[in-house]
Amino acid sequence: MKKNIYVVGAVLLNEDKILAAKRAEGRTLGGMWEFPGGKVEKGETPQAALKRELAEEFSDQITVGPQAAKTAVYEYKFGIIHLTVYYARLLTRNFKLIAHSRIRWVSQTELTSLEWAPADWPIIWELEHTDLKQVKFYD
Ligand SMILES: Nc1nc2c([nH]c(=O)n2[C@H]2C[C@H](O)[C@@H](COP(=O)(O)OP(=O)(O)OP(=O)(O)O)O2)c(=O)[nH]1
Repeated sequence: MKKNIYVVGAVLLNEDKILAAKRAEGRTLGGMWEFPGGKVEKGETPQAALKRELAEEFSDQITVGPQAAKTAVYEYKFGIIHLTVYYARLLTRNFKLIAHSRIRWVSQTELTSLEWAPADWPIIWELEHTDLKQVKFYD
């Protein structure tokens, strides 16, 4: 049986743009675009996991908002990924990349032109049709 892997990703917003991050070559799914984030650790809330991952990956602090799309489930050779993404805003902008080769702010219409990790596609299609102006942050 393949293992279930629970992953959180940040849909970072800057006005009407979304941040895409390119996984560094040599990593699992190297060269593909994703939402920054990673695996949820035991005993951690998704929000805490997201804040920890952004601090580790970018050296940045974020505010986490509501879930941005339905959880996507995708079976890779190495396991079954359950990917849940949350809207988030950057409180700092250090972008000290360690796990990514580059980042890009993309408009909703540009989203589908990137080569996203396979698990991300249902989320991308949902985000493409979401009114980002309606997204509310409560803290
Ligand atoms: N952060 C993130 N991970 C994603 C996305 N889409 C997707 O398939 N993944 C996969 C890639 C990884 O297998 C896993 C996230 O784990 P991780 O980012 O902590 O990866 P990692 O480098 O620790 O993984 P590994 O190389 O040790 O296997 O989820 C996404 O949009 N964001």
